[in-house]
Amino acid sequence: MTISIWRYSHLTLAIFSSIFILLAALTGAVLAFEPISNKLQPYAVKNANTLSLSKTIENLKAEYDEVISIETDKNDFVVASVFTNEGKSDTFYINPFTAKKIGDIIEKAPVFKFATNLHRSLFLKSTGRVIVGFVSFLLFLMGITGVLLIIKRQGGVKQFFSKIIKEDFKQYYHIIIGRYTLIPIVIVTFSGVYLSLERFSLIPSEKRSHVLIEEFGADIPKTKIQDFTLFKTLTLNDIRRVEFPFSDAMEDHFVLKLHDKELFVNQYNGNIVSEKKQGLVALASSWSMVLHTGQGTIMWSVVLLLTCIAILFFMYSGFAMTLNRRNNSIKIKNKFNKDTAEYIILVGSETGSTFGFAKTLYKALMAQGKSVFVSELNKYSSYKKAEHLVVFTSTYGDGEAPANAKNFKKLIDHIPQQNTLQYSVVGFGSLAYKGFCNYAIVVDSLLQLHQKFIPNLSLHKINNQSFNVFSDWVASWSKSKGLDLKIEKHINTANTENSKLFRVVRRSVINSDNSFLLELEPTQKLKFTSGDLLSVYPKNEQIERLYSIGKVNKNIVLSIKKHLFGICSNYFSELKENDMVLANIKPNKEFHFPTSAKEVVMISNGTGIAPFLGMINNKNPEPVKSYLFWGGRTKDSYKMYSEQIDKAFYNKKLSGLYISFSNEESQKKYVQNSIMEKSDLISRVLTNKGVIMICGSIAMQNGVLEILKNISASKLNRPLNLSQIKTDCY
Ligand SMILES: Cc1cc2nc3c(=O)[nH]c(=O)nc-3n(C[C@H](O)[C@H](O)[C@H](O)COP(=O)(O)O)c2cc1C
Repeated sequence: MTISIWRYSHLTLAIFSSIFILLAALTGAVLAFEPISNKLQPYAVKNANTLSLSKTIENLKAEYDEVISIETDKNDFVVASVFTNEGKSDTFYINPFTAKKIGDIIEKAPVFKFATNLHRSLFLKSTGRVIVGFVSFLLFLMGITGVLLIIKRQGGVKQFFSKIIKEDFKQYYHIIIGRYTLIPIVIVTFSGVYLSLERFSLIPSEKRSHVLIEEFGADIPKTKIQDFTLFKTLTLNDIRRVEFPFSDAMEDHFVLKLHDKELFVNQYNGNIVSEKKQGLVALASSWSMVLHTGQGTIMWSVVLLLTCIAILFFMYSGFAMTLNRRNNSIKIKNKFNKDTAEYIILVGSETGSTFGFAKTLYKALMAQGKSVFVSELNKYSSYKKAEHLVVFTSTYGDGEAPANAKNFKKLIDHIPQQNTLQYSVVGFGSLAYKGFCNYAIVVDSLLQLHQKFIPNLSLHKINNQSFNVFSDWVASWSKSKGLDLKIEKHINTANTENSKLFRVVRRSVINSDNSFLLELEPTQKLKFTSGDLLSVYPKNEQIERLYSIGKVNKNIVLSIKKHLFGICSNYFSELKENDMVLANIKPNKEFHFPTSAKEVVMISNGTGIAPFLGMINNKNPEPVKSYLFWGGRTKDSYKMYSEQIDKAFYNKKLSGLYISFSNEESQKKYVQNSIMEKSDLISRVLTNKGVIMICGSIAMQNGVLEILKNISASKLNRPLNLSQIKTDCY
């Protein structure tokens, strides 16, 4: 079965039942406080459950005129119904050791009465109860389809609890919270359904009756109640309720309700007259009540409260994710069809974000007057006029096809193609997964094997939906097609409303690599750290530029390369001391200096060193050994960083520095070569649970990852553990 079946059933159930679930979850959250507040009342008497029934009765008889019943309730409070010496009938909590009254019976607060009515029947009496029961059943099914969805997305049951990458807040917590609240949700909803069925007598009743054990004998000598053997052996812990005989008649008896049975006890000699064992149905009813309401346990009530809050969060995040997916995927209104378009864009996407990139390319091509048709990989077909094919696809599960691409492999084999098309595949994935862009690799090889497809550009992989890497690909692809495409960013469009002002403290001279350092001081108190990102919108531009921040002396240090036509880098390169810059800080937790690792290796090339300039001078809580690898073109490239690096050495913050120059006469070496030379250091750090951070160009990152994989395989005999790697590359 495909993932979309589970998604659609999960969604259909959610839409249908949403308002009722909202009410049930809100009132459920309120009601979870009732057992907690009851349990916190001071009527529990220490060790009361160890007191024998006979002693309790003896105490009560000494204190009151007549005893009608004794009960231990769900909160373990002891309740007695008596006639007082003044002849008044009363029911209250007692201390069983003294039989004295310690409090009046708790009355249900109006807020709980209101919430209970709304929760049980929506104030609609029987109709409401039917609706609530049905919705509870739907929520139960949603819990089940939700698990199946997680299993499918994660690529199997074994991966159910495996790491999830936090790309989107809503999606991430929908899954994470889902994993842990699933069992309580199933329990709450199942018990809710059970209670509703019971209310409408739809649970088959058990025909259990009392089994006679001893006949009532005539003229039995009367034994004192406190001397009954049975009453001496039973403690209050065993008792749910004891009803005293109504009269002295021999046929009247004690009724003892224990946890698993009911006993009739002869009032003259204390012998058991008959017993009725509790059946499964009664047991299920009492458990359903406890599990659904949390009666008598603070811990379970807290779980129920958290479950209700989680359900409310699921409603918000589930609908928000659906809207996102729809916004991304539906809005492409093709002006051409598959047989009239010259450019075909096929998309493989699970949650819709890859469609956003397809839409960007679609718009850019249409703006140039090209005929374009966008569709899904699962709708692969023959294309009469097409000459160019672009495939954008994500990877899901454990390196598998996303939902709308699962049939592509079959289709490409069976559908004949008349024209020969030039193709290019772009993979959207995440380096945090073992098979980075695995499915894009599969699609690329399927096209390679097909006679009617000729490669145009080699497979391009994009980590974490990096728009910068995507625009690089668009630039090379459009060049290869002789086009001059202008793309607009479809995500994070200009949001300058919350921008902050930063004062330029210093801008270094531009070195032979066209790079320079820029130091900015926030004009207001801001929380940020090295590894966070500075987001800037250059004048009249909608596209955000992101720069990795090094935090040095509470200021922001950026390392920038000036590009010939780079609007932002040119703008920065012209800034002078005391100029003001409008920008935003974006937290980038994934690339913060690790807090618990004992050894950290920082690898960078070019301007990628910026966050590390801050990190090597950080005050780290733990003594941690840091090593810095950096690759640049010439010795001159290094000069502008030397002040910060020397300082770190002087303060013993840096334990090793490995620099390589790719364009020096005396040395032609890349950062990858230095890492290879220091493979012992790298394998030691990997073994000691250290962390390796990489910042700089994607090409460098790919090269470095290959070497790290080789080191891990050859020296440690295991695949590289990607959870030890942090990257921020562009
Ligand atoms: C549960 C899950 C599994 C994933 N598995 C992989 C994987 O095996 N390989 C990979 O490169 N990316 C993997 N990714 C990352 C996605 O492919 C990436 O976020 C992509 O941009 C999502 O695009 P989409 O929203 O269009 O599906 C996974 C993401 C999630 C949430």
